[in-house]
Amino acid sequence: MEEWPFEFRINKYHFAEETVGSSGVQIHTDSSFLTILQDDEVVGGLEVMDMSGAFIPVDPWPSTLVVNLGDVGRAWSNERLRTVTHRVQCKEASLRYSIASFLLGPKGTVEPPEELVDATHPRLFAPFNFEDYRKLRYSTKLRAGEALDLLIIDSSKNYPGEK
Ligand SMILES: O=C(O)CCC(=O)C(=O)O
Ligand SMILES: [Fe+2]
Repeated sequence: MEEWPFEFRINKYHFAEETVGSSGVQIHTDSSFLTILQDDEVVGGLEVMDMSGAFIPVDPWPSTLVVNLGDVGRAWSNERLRTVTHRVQCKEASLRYSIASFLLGPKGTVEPPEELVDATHPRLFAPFNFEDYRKLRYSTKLRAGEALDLLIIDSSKNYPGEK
């Protein structure tokens, strides 16, 4: 992973009385391989979706980092690893900050290493390039991992890079 690009973002939320109850960040998965988040240590708001589709608050926990997997991690691992769908809700009228480091993934083609593909775990996704995938997310407005579902291999088709 040494050569893999990183992206760094500071989020600042101007939460006010009139925004309480609304979304600071819409429901999404991260497009990255892995995200390391230094979340606000005082003001809550981050929520993750559980298996039943319910949102669970991730309450502030000083001196900890939140680590979550993104779409590239799901594809690279041939879905052995899962993404987490999340959002940020405005809970109180207060400035809120978070600092996210996104490990984006391999520079060239995103595809699983050989060890993660076998007869019981056939290749699930067509190989793709990270920038193309990001464009696909923007153009389709599918921000919660559904864009990756568009790359699920249809065994009746051939894909570039496939053996
Ligand atoms: O601010 C947060 O707690 C999360 C931000 C987030 O999900 C993101 O930047 O992708
Ligand atoms: Fe996120």
